[in-house]
Amino acid sequence: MRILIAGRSGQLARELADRLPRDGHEVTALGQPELDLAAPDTVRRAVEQVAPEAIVNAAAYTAVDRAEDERDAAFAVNAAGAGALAAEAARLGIPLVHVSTDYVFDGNKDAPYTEEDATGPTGVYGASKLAGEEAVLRAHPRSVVLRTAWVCGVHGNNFLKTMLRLGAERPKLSVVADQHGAPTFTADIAEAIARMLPALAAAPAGDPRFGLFHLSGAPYTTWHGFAAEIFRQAENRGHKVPELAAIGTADYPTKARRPANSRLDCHKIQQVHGIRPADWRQSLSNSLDTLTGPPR
Ligand SMILES: NC(=O)C1=CN([C@@H]2O[C@H](COP(=O)(O)OP(=O)(O)OC[C@H]3O[C@@H](n4cnc5c(N)ncnc54)[C@H](OP(=O)(O)O)[C@@H]3O)[C@@H](O)[C@H]2O)C=CC1
Ligand SMILES: Cc1cn([C@H]2C[C@H](O)[C@@H](COP(=O)(O)OP(=O)(O)O[C@H]3O[C@@H](C)C(=O)[C@@H](O)[C@H]3O)O2)c(=O)[nH]c1=O
Ligand SMILES: [Mg+2]
Repeated sequence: MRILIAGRSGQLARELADRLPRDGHEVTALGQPELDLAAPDTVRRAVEQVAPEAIVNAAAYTAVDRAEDERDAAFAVNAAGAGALAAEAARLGIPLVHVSTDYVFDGNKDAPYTEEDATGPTGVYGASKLAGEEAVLRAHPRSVVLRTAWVCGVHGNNFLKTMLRLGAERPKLSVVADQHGAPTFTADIAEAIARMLPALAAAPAGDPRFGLFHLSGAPYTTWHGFAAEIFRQAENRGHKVPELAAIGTADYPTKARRPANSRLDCHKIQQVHGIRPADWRQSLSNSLDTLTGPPR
């Protein structure tokens, strides 16, 4: 298939551009200025030029704290931009996979979130992504909205790379231990999307394979638990690692409030698409092999 990826430099966009051609797809990844989600005319022109058979939206405004001060910019990209892309996919009659986030939830539930659960974003980023989900599903019935969480990989910026950098600079790090969720590696998201796309291309509107799906890694942990595993594996690879302290959210003040519970229930995607959550500890190991070399 000819596939258009919205987003070029981002961590998931780059992973998709690596992964999808391996299934024989012809892939075009476009970002600003050729495809600027905040400028709908560029979206239409880019889609017309590429004439794709499927679209994956891996572009977003992802600066969670900055979004608190840049509400309009976040909504232009994450809500209106996502909706504009979905409208183009609808016009061409091609499937769209749109990526969303755990931050659409308030985090007050004491169990993993299912696709049926009420949303309630606590910050502007989450609110803009929720508006994007709604815009996409309204504009185009042949869409998948794939909610994921705590995305990491070898490309771009993410928590894994921040930990490796800060861990090399400082003797001690403090990381929150009261926000629960699961890291999701871009390789595993790209694998899931690669698996879905051919089925989506063949499925009519109304097919259960379209709609809202949750996909994260497994098992659930906390940011502190994730950091501890990062440093355990980094130490096995001969790296100097910092002392790691567990702190509470109150001890790590940020402009935007993060959900205490980011755990996504991933049963639906397993039932409908046959996609299982990947063990993020293995995916972390694979990423570290690339970033820092194999274990000694
Ligand atoms: N990062 C995370 O932890 C999580 C991310 N997600 C979602 O996953 C998806 C992929 O995120 P991720 O790869 O981490 O994001 P990144 O922050 O790594 O990359 C974002 C991408 O979006 C592009 N972008 C930003 N603004 C525009 C615009 N106006 N027009 C076109 N492209 C634009 C950026 O391009 P440029 O570099 O040119 O600005 C970049 O390529 C997003 O939908 C995000 O909301 C979901 C859960 C967790
Ligand atoms: C760097 C650092 C972060 N933290 C905390 C802050 C935060 O609660 C958590 C993770 O830090 P981050 O800066 O990666 O957080 P954040 O940018 O909010 O990550 C989010 O990004 C968006 C795009 C999403 O969609 C979410 O799924 C999620 O991945 O760890 C520490 O406790 N200590 C530290 O030294
Ligand atoms: Mg961040």
